[in-house]
Amino acid sequence: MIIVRNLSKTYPPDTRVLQRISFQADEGELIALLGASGSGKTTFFKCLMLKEKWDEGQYIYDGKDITSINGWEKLMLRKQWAFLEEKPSLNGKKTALKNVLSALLFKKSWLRFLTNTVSEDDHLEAMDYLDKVGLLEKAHEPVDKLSGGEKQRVAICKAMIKGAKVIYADEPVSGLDPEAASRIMEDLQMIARKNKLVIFCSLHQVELAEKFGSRIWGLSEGRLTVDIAGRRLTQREKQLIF
Ligand SMILES: Nc1ncnc2c1ncn2[C@@H]1O[C@H](COP(=O)(O)OP(=O)(O)OP(=O)(O)O)[C@@H](O)[C@H]1O
Repeated sequence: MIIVRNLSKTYPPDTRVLQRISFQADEGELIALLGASGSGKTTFFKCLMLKEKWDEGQYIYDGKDITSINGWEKLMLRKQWAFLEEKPSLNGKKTALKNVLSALLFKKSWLRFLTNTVSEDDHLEAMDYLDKVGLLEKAHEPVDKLSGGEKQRVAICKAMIKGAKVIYADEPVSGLDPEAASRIMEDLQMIARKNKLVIFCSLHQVELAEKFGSRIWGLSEGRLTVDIAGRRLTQREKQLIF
C-alpha cells in the first residue's frame, strides 16, 4: 500500500534528519517506530503525511506515484490519513459523544456540520463507534473529565469515522500508565487488523513495540536500522536503535 524509496530530508542549513529511508508497508499492519529522542520520528511522519518537503526519494501510495503531486491532490489524499497526537486536540467542554458526532457530521456534509443537524441515525452511529473503543459508558462525560487514555480513544474514534486508511500516531501513549498504554496499543492493533488500515505508531517503550507491533522499525540518526516482524528484539537490534 505504501512504498518509499530513498527518502532523505535536511532541515536548512544542514541538519540531515532522514537518510535514504526505504520501506514497504501493507494494510493491516501496526508498525511500531522506535527511536531515541531526536532520531527523526516526528519528521519522518510529517514527510509521509506530506506536511514537510523532503530533498529526495520516491513515494508510492495505493499504486500511485505521489512524489510530486500538486496542492489539491495533497489535500484530497490527506483526507484518507489521520494524525493522532500525544495530546489529542478535542473540545474539552463537549461530551465524548458530541466530539464524535461533530466528526461524523463533518464527514457527511458541511452544511449539517455548520448547522449541527443530528439525526437519530447519526446518534446511533456515533454510539456504535464509541462502543468499538469501549467508551459507551463515558459517552455523556465532558472530555475534560476523561483520563488521558480515554481521550486518546475518542481521538481514535474520530480517525475511524473520518474513514482514515492510514493513521500516524506520534507517541500516543506517552504519559499514560502502563495499563492505559496497553489498552490503547491493543485498540490500535485491533483497528489496523479489522479495518485493514496501516498504522504507524512511534514509541519509546520497547516492550510495547514488541508486544503489539506487527512490525518493528528502529530509527537511529535518521536511518532505518531495524525492520523486522514484531517479536522480541535481540540485544544487538536494541543497540542498533538506541
Ligand atoms: N523545523 C525544524 N527545523 C530545524 N530542525 C528541526 C526541525 N524540526 C526538527 N528538527 C531537528 O530534527 C531532528 C529530529 O527531530 P524530530 O522531532 O523528528 O525527532 P523525534 O525522534 O521525533 O524526537 P522526540 O522523540 O524527542 O519527539 C532534531 O535534531 C531536531 O532538532
